[in-house]
Amino acid sequence: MAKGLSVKGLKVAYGNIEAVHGVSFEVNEGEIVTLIGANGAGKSTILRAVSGMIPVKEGTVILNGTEITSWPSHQITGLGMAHVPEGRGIFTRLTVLENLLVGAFKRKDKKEIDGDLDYVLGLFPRLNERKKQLAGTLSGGEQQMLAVGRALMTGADILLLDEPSMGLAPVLVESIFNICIDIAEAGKTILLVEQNAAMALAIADRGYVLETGSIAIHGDAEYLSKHPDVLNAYLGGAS
Ligand SMILES: Nc1ncnc2c1ncn2[C@@H]1O[C@H](COP(=O)(O)OP(=O)(O)OP(=O)(O)O)[C@@H](O)[C@H]1O
Repeated sequence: MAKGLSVKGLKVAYGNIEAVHGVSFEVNEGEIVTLIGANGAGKSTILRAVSGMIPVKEGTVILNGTEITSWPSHQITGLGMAHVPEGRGIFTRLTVLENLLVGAFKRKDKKEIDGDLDYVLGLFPRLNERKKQLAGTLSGGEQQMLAVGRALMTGADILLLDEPSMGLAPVLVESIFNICIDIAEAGKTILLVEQNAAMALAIADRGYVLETGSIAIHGDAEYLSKHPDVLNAYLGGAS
């Protein structure tokens, strides 16, 4: 059974308006793959449809060899994929620790949960220092770390990250991307949606460029970062 995520001919519509027009891509085990594109290109829509938050109009989604097209989100979580949506979606009135444990609520093996909790708190020392703090009082960057930490606590081996750098100061953007590298080195697979194309391509193995609901260019991150259209449209024309 091939591990990873395989999406074929994905179409997604909001009412009568189709936002994603037959998109295909693969995320192989252990890879960081990035989906880049301008505002409104359909990046978040793809993640939402893949993770069962919104219906798929056409196409297939295969996770670790199982077809999960249009499965509800809660069933997909059990198969090892977690989505960290834009806007983070943390529980503001729960503490940091409680938020992390909510991520693990479906799991039964206490030893494994404790092991992952140690791993997450080691990955994010800021969260470790603030375990008892209410999540709503964390800074934006800390909330983003908490959202990623909670996804890891589900035990997922594939993470869908929607603009983890959004709204963060440059120093925190760098640290969140470094954490993505650490997570991938620990054997996880990451599908990273980003507007910050330069940073995303710097850490990704491969990427797909989305333009108004279709994939315009794809390839190795190095190829994309030198592609003239990518340079002009997403990397400020710099070489
Ligand atoms: N709930 C919704 N109802 C109707 N249309 C929507 C909805 N969500 C998104 N859209 C539309 O679908 C298209 C794709 O939006 P999407 O949020 O997926 O883009 P994106 O690439 O993630 O953009 P951004 O980088 O700005 O987050 C846009 O035209 C958007 O207006």
